[in-house]
Amino acid sequence: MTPEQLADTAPAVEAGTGSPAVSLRDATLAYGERTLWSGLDLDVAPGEFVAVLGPNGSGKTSLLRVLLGLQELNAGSVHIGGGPARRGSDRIGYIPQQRALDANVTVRGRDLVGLGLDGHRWGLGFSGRRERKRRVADALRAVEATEYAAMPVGLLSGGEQQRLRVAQALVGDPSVLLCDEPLLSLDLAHQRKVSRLIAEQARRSGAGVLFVTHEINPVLPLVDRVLYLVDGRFRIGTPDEVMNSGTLSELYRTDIEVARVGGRLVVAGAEDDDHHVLGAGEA
Ligand SMILES: Nc1ncnc2c1ncn2[C@@H]1O[C@H](COP(=O)(O)OP(=O)(O)OP(=O)(O)O)[C@@H](O)[C@H]1O
Repeated sequence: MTPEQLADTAPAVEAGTGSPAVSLRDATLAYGERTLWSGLDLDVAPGEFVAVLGPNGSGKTSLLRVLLGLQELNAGSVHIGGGPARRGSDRIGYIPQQRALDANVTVRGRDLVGLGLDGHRWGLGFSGRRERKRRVADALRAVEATEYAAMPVGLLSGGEQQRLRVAQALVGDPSVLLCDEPLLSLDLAHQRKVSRLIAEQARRSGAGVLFVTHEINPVLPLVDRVLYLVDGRFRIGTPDEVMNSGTLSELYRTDIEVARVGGRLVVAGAEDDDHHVLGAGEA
């Protein structure tokens, strides 16, 4: 690891207490000449909630793509749910970065959520079908989407579609949850609800959570650790260890002020006005 990398490499799982939900060792990802990050060591313990922060283009989505088996590392290793990262694993729940579904998409919300269930596990018999139906209904209820579950998803609002994506990711009871800006286009009440549902999945089922976000405040009370990526450098630690003026100034290589105002974090100085960690009045 180079001195530039400021990672705390202490494993999140104590020896003998089970394997991490996610494990990266000395991981490097580069596109051509551009290295997004290198020497990344990260263990996410079962039940742990890790927020992934960083400016545009710092490689947050690319990290999730590596964990989904969609992108190869240039060096190092990745394990997820105890095995190598591979496409289509049914142990991973994934909430992709939001793109509005086309108005012509006619699949119903209920069926979209059902796609999150592994057909083989429940079988095709009557009891399997009943169990599937029950699980989908529970997931729809959890995100308050029952009311519009029979509508073609293309006709739903951005926030309504997003709640269905959350239900789809949670319905299969995953052991790892990869969330890419899951709170985008949700109103404040649903931001809270969805954040809590994701944290509950971590606590109840022992799912390891990686939660990419530009705004830490809605999830600050739920977060165990933060991975902060800036321009190839990174820092991993508790919110207090990472979200302070000294650490962020070091990461951004410029003066950053971090203040706590009424339980919220206010960050000033990075990326001018459009800094991704927003001010006190936002979110
Ligand atoms: N397949 C690819 N080939 C080449 N460059 C890529 C590829 N995928 C992503 N990149 C580049 O890598 C950088 C990191 O992209 P990534 O989407 O991981 O960033 P991010 O941190 O999620 O950004 P944002 O906050 O804007 O969503 C970007 O500059 C992007 O253009």
